[in-house]
Amino acid sequence: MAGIIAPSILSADYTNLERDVKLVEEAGAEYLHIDIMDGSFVPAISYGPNWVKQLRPETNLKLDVHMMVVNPEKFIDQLCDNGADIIGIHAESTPHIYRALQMIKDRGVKAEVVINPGTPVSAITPVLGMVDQVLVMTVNPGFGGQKFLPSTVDKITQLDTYRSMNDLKFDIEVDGGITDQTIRQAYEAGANVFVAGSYVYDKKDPAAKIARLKKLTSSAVVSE
Ligand SMILES: O=C(CO)[C@@H](O)[C@H](O)COP(=O)(O)O
Ligand SMILES: [Fe+2]
Repeated sequence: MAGIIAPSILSADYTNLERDVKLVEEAGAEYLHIDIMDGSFVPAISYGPNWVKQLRPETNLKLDVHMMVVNPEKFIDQLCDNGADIIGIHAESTPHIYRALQMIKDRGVKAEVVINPGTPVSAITPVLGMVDQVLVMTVNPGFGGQKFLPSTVDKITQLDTYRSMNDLKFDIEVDGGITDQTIRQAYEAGANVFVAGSYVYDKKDPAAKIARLKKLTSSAVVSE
């Protein structure tokens, strides 16, 4: 099965958001990645939970919300009410990651734990048995258009090994610098959900870019 592609609207044209969302939906993406940034946990400010509410009726894509905020617990109920399908919380953003993930699960929404490039897998092993998805940041969070950090690939391998040794089922998502040049490294290490912002939305033909990422994450491709 080909990888799940999650275009990040951080790089979309906000004045034509409905068009940019429909475009990736028709091109075969499964998730829509929504980066919520507060200017404190990360340097930039993007948009808030209301964007999830506004986007919900506009698309059938699963809304994959990446929280880059301090005190993420404050927004969990609102995000669930607004129609988020997956909520990702950074392990570095709260002293109570277990509680935050449990709050999400209690609302029947998929819970994801996220780690920065500088955070080891060992920091999240205590919660790996309870999550639906793990997000390995392949850049330092805060901006689109950065370069993929190859040093993060080893963490995908570690998670893949931990998952099979413990008979767990969580998905492994990667986010940051994903292009046709970098996606195979993450795929081969065990990732199956791929966020792509600038590669999909910059320049032209987002649909062709999604088709290319899909092809590169299909086991049929042996070399590229
Ligand atoms: O979470 C983030 C950035 O912090 C991302 O989701 C970006 O939106 C990815 O953008 P590209 O690196 O693909 O341009
Ligand atoms: Fe993200």
